[in-house]
Amino acid sequence: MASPTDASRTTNTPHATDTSGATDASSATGTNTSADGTASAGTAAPILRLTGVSRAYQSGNGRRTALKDVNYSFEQGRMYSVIGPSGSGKTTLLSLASGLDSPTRGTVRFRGEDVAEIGLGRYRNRHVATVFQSLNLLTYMTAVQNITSAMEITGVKGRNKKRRAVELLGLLGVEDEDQHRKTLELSGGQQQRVAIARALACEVDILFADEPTGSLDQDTADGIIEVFRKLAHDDGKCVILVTHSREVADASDEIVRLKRGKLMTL
Ligand SMILES: Nc1ncnc2c1ncn2[C@@H]1O[C@H](COP(=O)(O)OP(=O)(O)OP(=O)(O)O)[C@@H](O)[C@H]1O
Repeated sequence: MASPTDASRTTNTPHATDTSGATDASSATGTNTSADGTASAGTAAPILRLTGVSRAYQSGNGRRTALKDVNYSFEQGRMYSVIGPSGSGKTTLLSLASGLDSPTRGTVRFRGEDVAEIGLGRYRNRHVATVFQSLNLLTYMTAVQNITSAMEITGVKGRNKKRRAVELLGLLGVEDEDQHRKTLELSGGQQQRVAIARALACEVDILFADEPTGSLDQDTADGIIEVFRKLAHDDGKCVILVTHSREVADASDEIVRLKRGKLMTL
């Protein structure tokens, strides 16, 4: 089992041998470089590709580079963990990949199309779901309402949205009575589970989560990681998590390691 500290891209499971496990210095060409440095052609077209992605912020009189020239390809059917020390750029990478922010340089492509061309709002609404540290729940609505309204916004088909919301909340261990309480009244851990259920309900192609197990007890955290793994392996989604948890990293198919804004290579 790979350790979170091994390399920028570390393949973790037998799945990793199915496709190109790789440090993606050459992702612009569609070729991945494996953790041992050998290049190999990927068997699947990436659903998401970052090419030369940098993000700098104005800081006082100068500029601080949070992410520097990152190249990486993410595929469907796989679960990724983005790891690295505090301040290494993990949340920045997630924000750029999920269309919450734009890179200062470089491109983010979804199925080959620049998300700037798709439009960040459209990309976010149609193709990705996010569970970030600020959960962005509508606190005056119940847990169920938060989920059904998100399903409406993302255009999920089917009439029984409420039943699906209840099913997902149950799966994530939110008790019946809590499902119908305003999320303002729920604990931090319960709110986190509602946010995850909302993301799952939206039936998008890519799911991003920043520290999804952060405020959960071990059993609930294990259950949620299992849900994410199934989403990737059974439903073919691309799941990208930021985590400080070794367990979460070990449960993923690939580990993306950042240090001071750069992708780490061997
Ligand atoms: N809006 C901003 N303005 C200025 N600097 C920022 C901004 N957002 C992030 N940074 C800086 O960019 C760097 C990377 O931040 P980021 O939040 O991506 O790190 P992280 O790896 O997610 O950290 P943590 O594990 O502590 O959440 C940090 O030095 C941070 O101070």
